[in-house]
Amino acid sequence: MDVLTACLSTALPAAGDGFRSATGQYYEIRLAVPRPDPGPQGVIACALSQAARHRPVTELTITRPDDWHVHLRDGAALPDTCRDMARYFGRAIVMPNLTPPVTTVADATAYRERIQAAMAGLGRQFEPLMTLYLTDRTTAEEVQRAADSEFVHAIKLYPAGATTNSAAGVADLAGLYPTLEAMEKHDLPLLVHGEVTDRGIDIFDREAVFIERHLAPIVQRFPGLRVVLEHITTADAAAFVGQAPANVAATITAHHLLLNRNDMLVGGIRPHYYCLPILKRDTHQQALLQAATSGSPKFFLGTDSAPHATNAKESPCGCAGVYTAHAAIELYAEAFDSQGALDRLEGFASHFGTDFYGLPRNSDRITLVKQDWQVPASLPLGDAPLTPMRAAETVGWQVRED
Ligand SMILES: NC(=O)N[C@@H](CC(=O)O)C(=O)O
Ligand SMILES: [Zn+2]
Ligand SMILES: [Zn+2]
Repeated sequence: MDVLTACLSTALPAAGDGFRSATGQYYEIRLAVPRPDPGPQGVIACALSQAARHRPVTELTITRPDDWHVHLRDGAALPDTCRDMARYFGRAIVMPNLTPPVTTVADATAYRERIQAAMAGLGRQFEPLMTLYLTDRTTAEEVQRAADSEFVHAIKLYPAGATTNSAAGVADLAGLYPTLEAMEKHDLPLLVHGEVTDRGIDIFDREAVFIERHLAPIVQRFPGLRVVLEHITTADAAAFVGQAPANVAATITAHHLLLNRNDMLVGGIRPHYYCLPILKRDTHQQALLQAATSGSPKFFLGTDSAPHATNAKESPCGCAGVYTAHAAIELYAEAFDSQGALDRLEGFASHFGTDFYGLPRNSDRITLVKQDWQVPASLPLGDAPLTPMRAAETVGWQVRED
């Protein structure tokens, strides 16, 4: 019934078009008859003949995706994180919050070489896109060196104390305005962990307050600066980025699309869902789903896959971070499927981030099939076990291995 209603309420569809039904399913249109002449009779005949042929999407081929926010860590963890990352991602923006952090182009060069060494045996093409960690001492000269380098693509702002390994982050943002000015001049994007750290601000409000106090003034003062608000978690962030000029964008994680704070806290506390910015209430989750599936090029894929050993998460003071790299595009496919918006996944995962960073889109493709598979209860992270998202549970989409 809703198929017919959808057909009749739109202009005559063509083969290859798609639409969402009232129940949220996405239907691809396959015309088996020539497009009839317009007119009420023709529209009804067309709708009826197509209604018999509409079927839910169970297979999806998209341009190879890239991840615009990931933590690969270092040392013994690298072969494991790199293996998961290289399975189907073409490139990834690699976060610099190591201990000690990656603050100079020289640090980024050495880190990139360690990543490439870990990738060497995998037989996959994967390009790490490096970032620097902004500190109160980052100079305009270092910004220039980063802009001149072929592989540093952005500088990351962590307010001091906001998240994992952010102790060396920025304490005085206004003091850094000359550095931001240099970034604007050299067209080097600023990536932002957008949370205030004041003890008096509730953890659930920290993103919204950061936007008001810090992000809005930066965007206003540096109109030419490209800014990515990373891993957004609130309707406030989606609205801010949505109405901002084209140089302001946001990444959205799969876990923030699939979960809200009830998933983390009702019926027992689930430390593996604890991440920063923390999961918010369901209305915010809905706003993120809406932004991600809106087709707006301002919102793109950034997994924020952030591994911590299982014992560091299952602890009296557990670390923040969710590991999703083992199943990232599949989890995003689930989220988009839940909205009947699989037709919007390719833009979000494979086009918009690439375009924002001014890089060429990948030229090859991957195919996802709607098929349950079981995630292992545990994965290795160097010498320690890691508990991945959906551990010992199923994921409903799978990348078809060639
Ligand atoms: N997201 C997280 O909860 N943790 C990240 C840091 C970050 O991206 O803020 C990590 O490095 O573990
Ligand atoms: Zn962060
Ligand atoms: Zn992160």
